[in-house]
Amino acid sequence: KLNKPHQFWETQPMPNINELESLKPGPIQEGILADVRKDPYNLISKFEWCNVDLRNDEQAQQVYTLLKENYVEDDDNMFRFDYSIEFLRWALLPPGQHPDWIVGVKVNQKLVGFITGIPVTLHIENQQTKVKMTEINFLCVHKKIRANRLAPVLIKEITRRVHIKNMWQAVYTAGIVVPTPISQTRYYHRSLNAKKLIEVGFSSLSARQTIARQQKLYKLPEEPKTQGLRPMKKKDVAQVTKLLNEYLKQFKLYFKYTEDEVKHWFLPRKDVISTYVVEKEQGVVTDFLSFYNLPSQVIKNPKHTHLRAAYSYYNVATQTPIVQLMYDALILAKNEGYDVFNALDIMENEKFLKELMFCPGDGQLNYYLYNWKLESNMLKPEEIGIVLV
Ligand SMILES: CN(C)Cc1n[nH]c2ccc(-c3ccc(F)cc3OCCn3ccnc3)cc12
Repeated sequence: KLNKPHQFWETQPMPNINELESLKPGPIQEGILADVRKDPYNLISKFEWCNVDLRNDEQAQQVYTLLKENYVEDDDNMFRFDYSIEFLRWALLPPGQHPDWIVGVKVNQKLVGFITGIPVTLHIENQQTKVKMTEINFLCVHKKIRANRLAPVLIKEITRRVHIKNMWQAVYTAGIVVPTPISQTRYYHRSLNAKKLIEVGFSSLSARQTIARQQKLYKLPEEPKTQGLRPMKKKDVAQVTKLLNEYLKQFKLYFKYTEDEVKHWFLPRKDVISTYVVEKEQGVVTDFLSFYNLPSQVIKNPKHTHLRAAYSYYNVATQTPIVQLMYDALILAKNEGYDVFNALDIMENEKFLKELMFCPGDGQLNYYLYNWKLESNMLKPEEIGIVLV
């Protein structure tokens, strides 16, 4: 019976506890193209597969509504992610994307299940090892049809669609722990709008604290400190690409970006991605910061429907101290109207979290590699150089 915990994951090529020592680094299972099923997995009757075209407004709206009502909530079920349509187009339509990797399940033309993949080349543990694979995201099953074992079928179907393109690995993250995380990172929050965070129940006041006291504690200057800080423009793409690729080499997991990919992932898009560069000397970009917009719906609150959250994306500080660069990120995010600034303890983030008064969140974000045994069983958060939205 498939309802023992992790029964599905025990059938997948993921290292289990007692194999951590015996498996040699690299692919766990050899991929054989000839063995890949040519037809989609069977679905229970009335359920149908579909490739979702996110460029089509109606189909994008269906994805938006499914996620808004049924996707990830915090541990206390007070907040639920509310990814916008423009955000989903940014996250899922990068250069080289495959239309059959945006997978939906419909019942009577209504979207009830979803899972996505985008192509990435992941550099693993050293400069030489780079693997073309898929980045999996947005696994979602409508609340009303859970326990139909639809999630394992969605996972198997997108795995088949990846295998058929002769790719055999995947990278993904999740708040839950299933076999077997390669890293367990933690998220931190920095208050920008103390009053709102208390009103929505995100923060709470202890006996001696008042709202006014909190507002004073987290108050920020009107303007950023770093001279030459400005929004990124097209003309910066070449320099940002070089800065980013050079910077990421220090980590054990990272992507290598082409200029086209930097254009896609970093050029500012209103209410989706904000990127600012530091150009002190004419024409020379020395640092950049970036954060993305992911609001959470406040599930039951008389006064507020949404929590506006900015999430730290990639930040490269070569001339400006990282603490100062991120202090400016807080100021910029506050001025863009965000209530809170979130960051994981990956990359160099530990260097600024405490000093800039971030508070630890109540959960963790686990990183996973499908069908790959690392040399080291687990990676420390500071060895992770990839951000998944
Ligand atoms: C990454 N991507 C795959 C989405 C995703 N899935 N599962 C998750 C679990 C935690 C985080 C997360 C990551 C960074 C962060 F600062 C706060 C987070 O969650 C707070 C709790 N929460 C959930 C909904 N509203 C608030 C993201 C995710």
